[in-house]
Amino acid sequence: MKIALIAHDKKKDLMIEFTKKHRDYFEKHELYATGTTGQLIIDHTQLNVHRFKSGPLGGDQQIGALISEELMDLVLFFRDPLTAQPHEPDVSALIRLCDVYNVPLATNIGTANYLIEYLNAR
Ligand SMILES: O=C(CO)COP(=O)(O)O
Repeated sequence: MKIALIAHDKKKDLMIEFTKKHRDYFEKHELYATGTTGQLIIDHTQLNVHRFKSGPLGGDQQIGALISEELMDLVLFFRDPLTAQPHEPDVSALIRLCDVYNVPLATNIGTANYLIEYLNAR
């Protein structure tokens, strides 16, 4: 599976914890991430991650492009709903494309945990 991992700044610690917890699952899949999130995951888990640009610099749109090419199977995007993002239109566009192409999307760790537990059990 091709999996996109993205976290806003205040959710990055959660993403690190999450990828550490599910490392055994993630190492069997192809991982993609926005720039800073990807680097942190690599540093803390040594997982292989294809990094795009940082979110505010176009990374969300790069992942959106893969979704529109039907090349992404799952998106785990830990959004920060309490902080204004300068690239909010890009965030909305990415979420919208998940809905256009019916790509499973978790926007918080609660849903992401359920999804990974489900996928692990298959
Ligand atoms: O801003 C982001 C998603 O909208 C995340 O980008 P970074 O992983 O580069 O911080």
